[in-house]
Amino acid sequence: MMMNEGGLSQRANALINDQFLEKMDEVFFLLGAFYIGDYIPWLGGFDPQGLKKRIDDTFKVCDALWQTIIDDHKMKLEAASKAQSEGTSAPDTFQDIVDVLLTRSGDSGQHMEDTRIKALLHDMFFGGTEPIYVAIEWALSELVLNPHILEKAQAEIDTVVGRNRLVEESDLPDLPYLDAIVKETFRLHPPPFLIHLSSEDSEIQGFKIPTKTMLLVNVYAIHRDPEVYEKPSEFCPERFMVGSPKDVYGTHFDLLPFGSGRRGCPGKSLGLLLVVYTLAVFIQTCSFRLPGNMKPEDLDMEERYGTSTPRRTHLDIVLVPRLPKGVFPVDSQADTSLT
Ligand code: HEM
Repeated sequence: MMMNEGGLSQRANALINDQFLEKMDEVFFLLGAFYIGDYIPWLGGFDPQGLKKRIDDTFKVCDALWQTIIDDHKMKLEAASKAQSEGTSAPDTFQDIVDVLLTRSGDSGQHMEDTRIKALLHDMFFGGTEPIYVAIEWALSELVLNPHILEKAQAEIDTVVGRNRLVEESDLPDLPYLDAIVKETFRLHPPPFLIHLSSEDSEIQGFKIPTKTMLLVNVYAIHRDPEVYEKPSEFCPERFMVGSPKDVYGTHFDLLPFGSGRRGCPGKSLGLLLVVYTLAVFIQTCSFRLPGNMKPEDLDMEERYGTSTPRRTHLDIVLVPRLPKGVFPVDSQADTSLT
């Protein structure tokens, strides 16, 4: 079995390149698509929009990829165990998450079934990729439109980190303005809805909610409520620098990019760290500008509707390196276009 550097076999790579990448956008579209059966249940059975077929087709592609990854890991584990018992190789101490899920047994003493591992891979992959790049792309868009905010963030990083080394994870707690930029990005461009099912009959502010009612929490509207946020459509990180610091984990139900409480995002710490750190590196190492003669008002800031709100069109900006040669591991000091 031939593996590439990322540990994927040729079979898995072929699946990704030939089918999976194409289906990724489809997954996010389908997760947030308007489905008529939610409103007129008897129509759902006829699938008039053809959504069920699209879900089935997409599911087959994802399922085939997850199964291939699991099978590859099983083959690798078997080969390693055989080589060890024959004394032809030392034990391989590196284990990725699939190795761990395949080899560890739970409290019941049983190994996890493939179906459950596939469900976990699916959740982690789709939950843990799109919202991160969406947040970073929106933050860069807001910064390119607001150069005074970018300059202030660069001044903060220059003061705390300097220009002779790259920003590190341990610097992040000392960068409150960067933290405010990320909060403001999540406020204006959050996953628009939290979708939950009521587990028992309840009543909220006079509204009776029967068991198993699907509830949509309109995060988008909460984040733009003028009673909570002054001038809510303006990108203004300063609003998070005054008064008591707002928490990004929805503790007070006014900033909810990761939901809140028990059913909130389980990957929130990792997700937040990846967004803040990636942005810190961009801000420290580059200035950004719009390509050619493009004016700020020409930049498309429309959103695409779904379970998250990505940009309608990908961002196209020019990155201008700003650190001395050799600090950032890229040789060229020429402007670089990022799309
Ligand atoms: C910027 C990054 C991220 C954002 C904005 C985000 C946002 C969210 C939101 C809003 C929810 C729904 C919460 C609710 O309904 O109350 C959610 C659920 C979830 N997220 Fe994240 N997420 C991010 C990163 C991640 C990462 C890195 C992972 C995994 C590695 C992850 C895995 C999941 C999973 C598995 C769920 C479903 C949880 C459940 O149904 O109980 N997310 N996320």
